[in-house]
Amino acid sequence: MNVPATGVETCPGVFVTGTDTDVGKTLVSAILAKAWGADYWKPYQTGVATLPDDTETVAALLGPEGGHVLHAPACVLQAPLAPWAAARAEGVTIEMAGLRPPRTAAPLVVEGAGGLYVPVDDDHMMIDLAARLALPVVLVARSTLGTINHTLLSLRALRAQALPVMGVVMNGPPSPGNREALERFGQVPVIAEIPRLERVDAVSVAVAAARIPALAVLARAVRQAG
Ligand SMILES: Nc1ncnc2c1ncn2[C@@H]1O[C@H](COP(=O)(O)OP(=O)(O)OP(=O)(O)O)[C@@H](O)[C@H]1O
Ligand SMILES: C[C@H](N)[C@H](N)CCCCCC(=O)O
Ligand SMILES: [Mg+2]
Repeated sequence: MNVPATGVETCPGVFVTGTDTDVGKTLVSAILAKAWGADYWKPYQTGVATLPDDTETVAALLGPEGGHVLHAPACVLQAPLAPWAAARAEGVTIEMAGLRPPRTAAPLVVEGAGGLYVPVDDDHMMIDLAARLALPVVLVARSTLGTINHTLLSLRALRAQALPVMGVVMNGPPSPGNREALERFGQVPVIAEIPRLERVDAVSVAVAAARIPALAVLARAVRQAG
């Protein structure tokens, strides 16, 4: 583990965020973990009363091979809300200041909840978690109409805090025009495009992980990051 300027021990890996909730962060996290032989951690999991738990989903998408470790969330909340709101609904308090990443032998894929400005506790949002962990950020964006505005706003927020951005993953039907706009106006590489998958399962995740050449190129950078 390294101790970056934030004073929080961290480890090699990436922080996966998105332009929104439901944008494909969990699927992309599974693909990245598969491509990089990485572990997975979702520190703040909300919505378990009604929605699938992301850690269980990733476990199923990675399958039994590969030796990936799925680290338990620091905080699991029932309501399908931002962590700050879900915690309040349960009468519990979250304090991001006490959060410590798990010790890992492999690189770690950390998945946020919702997008960057989702409140976690009274004083912190998801973007503050990215800063605290000091991991390069992978931003998952929809490929379709509307993504330019959401993605450029998210990139601006990251850059305003001088957070390192590894790149954008576009999720959904390929859109060369949107890709060009994101790369040009966001000054960011699109590191992967994930098409609409007919089935989201361990086979399609393994195929996607093997088919994206940029992910193999980034594997070394991921092991050194953090
Ligand atoms: N490329 C795709 N092809 C088919 N289905 C997809 C694709 N991307 C995402 N989905 C489906 O869309 C839903 C939302 O995706 P996902 O759970 O990855 O979003 P998320 O950003 O992780 O949401 P949250 O903010 O709740 O963590 C899931 O049912 C997932 O299987
Ligand atoms: C429950 C859901 N699937 C996510 N994990 C939490 C999303 C919080 C989004 C809050 C918001 O941006 O309005
Ligand atoms: Mg998710």
